[in-house]
Amino acid sequence: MITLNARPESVDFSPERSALIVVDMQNAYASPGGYLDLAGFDVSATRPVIENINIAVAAARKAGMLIIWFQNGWDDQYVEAGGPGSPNYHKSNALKTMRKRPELQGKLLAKGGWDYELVEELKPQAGDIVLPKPRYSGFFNTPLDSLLRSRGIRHLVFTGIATNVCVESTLRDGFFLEYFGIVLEDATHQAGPEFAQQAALFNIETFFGWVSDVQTFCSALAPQKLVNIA
Ligand SMILES: NC(=O)N/C=C\C(=O)O
Repeated sequence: MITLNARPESVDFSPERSALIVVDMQNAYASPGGYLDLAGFDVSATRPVIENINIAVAAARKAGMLIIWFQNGWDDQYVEAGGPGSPNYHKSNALKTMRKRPELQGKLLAKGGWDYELVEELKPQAGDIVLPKPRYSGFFNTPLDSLLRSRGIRHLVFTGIATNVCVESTLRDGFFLEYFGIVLEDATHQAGPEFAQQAALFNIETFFGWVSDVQTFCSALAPQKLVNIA
């Protein structure tokens, strides 16, 4: 067992029974010219998040943790997005942006397109799991729960974008399914103003899970050996 310093208190977890979850690190959410940017959200601070995710993924992989990469989106005809009978049709800012700007139709969050792809700096490796998801929560209409249960996984370490939407939704659903959720705050970014990040972290730390950071996570996985200097 490893002890991770976190808020509001430290968490003990076994790397073999834990997964690092990378939520939706697609051009849509992290690149200029992607969906969030086109819909008017600020993506100018996402580069450090990408770097921190790469560091956390490398440390987790080395420690034997399962790595799961989510990709949010739908088929290029948006059948999976739901029609007017779905709240998603009315609330998705990607779908709303495309209705306002028909020249973007078929481009935002559509499987097979640049917007849907993971950012080029993040590369899943053999043994990782890449999971498409059609709604904000990674537990909804995906095999996530059975993939985790069949491996005896109990702790989920979250990174990705957006903290206040898909990260928080997935962590909350995981809480209801008895998973322990931990967010590495400097490997996440919000969709919306900075207070949305702070509110999501407050909710998680107070009600649903724990909050730590990448350096603390890496140090917990690979503690420095104390050397006696004569
Ligand atoms: N990945 C996310 O958190 N997505 C947030 C908003 C959206 O997909 O419209």
